[in-house]
Amino acid sequence: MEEQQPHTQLTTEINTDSAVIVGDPARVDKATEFLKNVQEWAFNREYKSIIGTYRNKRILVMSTGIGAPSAGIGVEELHNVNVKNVIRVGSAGAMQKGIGLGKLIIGEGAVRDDGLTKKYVPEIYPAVPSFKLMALAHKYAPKAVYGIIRSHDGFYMDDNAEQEAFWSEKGIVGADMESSTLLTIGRQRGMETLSILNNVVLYEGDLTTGVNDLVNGADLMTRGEMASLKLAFDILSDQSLEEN
Ligand SMILES: O=P(O)(O)O[C@H]1O[C@H](CO)[C@@H](O)[C@H]1O
Ligand SMILES: O=c1cc[nH]c(=O)[nH]1
Repeated sequence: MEEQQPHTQLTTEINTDSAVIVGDPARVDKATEFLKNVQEWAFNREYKSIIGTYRNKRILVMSTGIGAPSAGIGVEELHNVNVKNVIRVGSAGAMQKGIGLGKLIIGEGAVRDDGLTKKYVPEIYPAVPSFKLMALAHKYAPKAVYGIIRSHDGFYMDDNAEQEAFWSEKGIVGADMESSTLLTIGRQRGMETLSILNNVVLYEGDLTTGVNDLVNGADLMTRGEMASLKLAFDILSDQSLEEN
């Protein structure tokens, strides 16, 4: 009998090559709005998982919690149960003026300002998404904001504002905490990866207000969250991915 993966409790019985990962376990429940034949799989620690079908494609949705270590464990355990295509659907803070709330930000690459991925490969190794998934993102969401994002490990360091100003000046479009982990570890494991982020904080806006508005279901944030989930399902169910 196959043992369950120790943190996610997944096994190869999930029987799918495609997954959406989110930070917040509550987002897993929101994803059910788009899926048929939803089966609850597991909920252990921060890893809540369900399986459903979208346009007849079987897709796993799983939360990873906040930050690189828990996301990294999630990605490794997805790899261990034969998942090949993984899209992160997360929330972000904008790093440029003019990116509105609920706008989708799609990472063309990620600054690896996390502590975990340097334990895998030196920091000069790039965190880049899959070309195939990126091409499909452009097909379904041509008006999203495309650019380099930055994944970081926290909000409350004394030099946080200076760090954000530095990276904004370098042209970074958005910030989250897990994308660099997915792109770096996923690439090391031969997976196809992409990160789609819903902007919940305007550049130089108030983090507390933005993240609380997401929690409380403010309209623009909720619309962005649902749009980002739908986009991930559209991409993962695209027929072109079956033809390879
Ligand atoms: O909404 P999620 O997917 O959790 O993403 C973002 O939100 C959390 C911080 O508020 C971090 O996990 C960050 O990456
Ligand atoms: O400003 C923000 C909001 C969500 N997630 C981040 O990483 N930054």
